[in-house]
Amino acid sequence: MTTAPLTTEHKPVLVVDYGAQYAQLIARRVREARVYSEIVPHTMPLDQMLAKEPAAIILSGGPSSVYAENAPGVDPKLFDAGVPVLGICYGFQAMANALGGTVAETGLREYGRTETEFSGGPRSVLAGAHTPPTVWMSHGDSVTAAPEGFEVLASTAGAPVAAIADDERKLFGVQWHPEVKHCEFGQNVLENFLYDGAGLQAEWTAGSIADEQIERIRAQVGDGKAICGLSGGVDSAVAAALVQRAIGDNLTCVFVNHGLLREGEAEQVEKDFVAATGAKLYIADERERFLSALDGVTDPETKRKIIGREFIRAFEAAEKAIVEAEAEAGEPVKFLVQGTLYPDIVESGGGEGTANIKSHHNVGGLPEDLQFELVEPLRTLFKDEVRAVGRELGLPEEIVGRQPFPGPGLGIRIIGAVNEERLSILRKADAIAREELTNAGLDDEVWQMPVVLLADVRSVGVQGDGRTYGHPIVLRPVSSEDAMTADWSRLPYDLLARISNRITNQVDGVNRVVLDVTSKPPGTIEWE
Ligand SMILES: Nc1ncnc2c1ncn2[C@@H]1O[C@H](COP(=O)(O)OP(=O)(O)OP(=O)(O)O)[C@@H](O)[C@H]1O
Ligand SMILES: O=c1[nH]c(=O)c2[nH+]cn([C@@H]3O[C@H](COP(=O)(O)O)[C@@H](O)[C@H]3O)c2[nH]1
Ligand SMILES: NC(=O)CC[C@H](N)C(=O)O
Ligand SMILES: [Mg+2]
Repeated sequence: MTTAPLTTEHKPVLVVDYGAQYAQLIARRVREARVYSEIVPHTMPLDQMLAKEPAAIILSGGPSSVYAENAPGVDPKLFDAGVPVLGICYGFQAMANALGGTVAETGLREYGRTETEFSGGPRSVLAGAHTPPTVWMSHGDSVTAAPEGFEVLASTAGAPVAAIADDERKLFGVQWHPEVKHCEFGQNVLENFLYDGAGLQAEWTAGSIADEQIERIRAQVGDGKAICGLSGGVDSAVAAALVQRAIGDNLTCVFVNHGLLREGEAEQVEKDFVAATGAKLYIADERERFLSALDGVTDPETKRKIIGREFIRAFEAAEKAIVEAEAEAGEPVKFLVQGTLYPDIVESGGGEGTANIKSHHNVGGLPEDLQFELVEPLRTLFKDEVRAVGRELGLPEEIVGRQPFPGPGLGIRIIGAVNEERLSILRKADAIAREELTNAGLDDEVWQMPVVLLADVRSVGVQGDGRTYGHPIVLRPVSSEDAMTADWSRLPYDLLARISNRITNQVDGVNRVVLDVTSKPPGTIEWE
């Protein structure tokens, strides 16, 4: 079920991942050009790629060297398939190599900002560049001779063949990384490729996504009944709003209080979402179910799997109650709507060829014996796209602008076993941190700020002239575009001081507050 195809009418631009740090970014930049894109692993056979009817293909960068043993290659038949191709960095080298050009380790490495020179004038994928762009490089190998039929568009001190084009066959390559934000003219190179090279239109807009998904939901659900896991977060609110548009009253939203919520969360769902949409809401008090299932469990993946399973058990119980409560004790509910996003799938290893970083409760954490058919209208989208769809549907800013909060909640922010006492400590610390962040007016600048309790760590403190032996609280404020990569937020020191002060004064059991200054990668946003 987690390998169900991504669902959209748009023919994808496939980003073939050669192990790049930036494959995700390339896909995002293509979508910023309002063209639909998907990432596929380089191990996918060519006929499978072509079966996806790609509108164009972008070969990503990667750590390998084309002349190394077992270097990932590219099937030369790709270049005869009539699909426009853009090679980037390693992808460019692999393409040049496959088509009879030469690639060598020249000893001239280039990392970071690099000046280019035009070798003919600003044309093809460089059309519109007034001056040769200062680009962003990261390579040790270079294409030393372009394959036959290609024109060299640009060169740099370390890369004699830095950009090539065969406009006739619609094959293009750049040694640099146009997807990186500080690469001058980068987005233009991608758009030149997409619009002029591949002849695509900028059609992937929030409005078109919403219309298309509403149609799809109607086709999938018909006049059947659905329940939607509603968390108060952005994704499920947008998913629910789409489904409500599609099937109206046949949708009931189910909010599960699993006991791992933050202060005030349950109340907020009723207040904001129901007020904005008028949707039917069923509140399931399942605190006992989750806390007893989690009793004594410390391993993060085990916690996630348990929470994923109990969510489904809670939805099943809710479904029974909802059906029984109906006047004519109607038919059972067949569909379960979830606000699953593309990054949830990629990170859970459900994307094709990607590693399992952590099992998101709604993807890798689902039990085998799931009785519902899933409806996941946001499976192909990144968070900022979901927000745009939400705005398109007229959801209020309090919902679409909200910071994400993971479904497993405080359960994965207590490092160690989860119990009532620890939850109560964390809830208090979290409420203080959130309140101070809001008062400082920084909610919009910070993507989210997990507050983590190191429940199995204790340190010595001195409070009220006495010795304490308490737990540390970790603040993890991050900035991000899509949660796939993140940087730690440089919060003002006086704000950090206020949070630290209040937490250590007001939360019993905590005598130390620390700041997590790790980007993602290498750290993930949540600690478990
Ligand atoms: N407490 C809950 N009750 C019911 N469903 C939930 C709950 N928490 C999470 N879910 C379901 O799991 C999905 C994934 O959770 P996730 O936290 O990624 O999304 P979200 O809460 O909708 O949005 P956000 O990322 O902004 O928090 C939700 O879209 C929702 O369908
Ligand atoms: O609904 C969710 N279920 C989960 O199991 C889950 N795990 C992480 N997250 C959220 O996903 C984003 C990326 O988090 P990580 O860097 O920790 O993987 C961050 O926004 C996290 O809060 C989850 N959301
Ligand atoms: N970033 C990349 O794609 C690097 C490609 C190749 N490994 C090189 O060093 O040239
Ligand atoms: Mg959430």
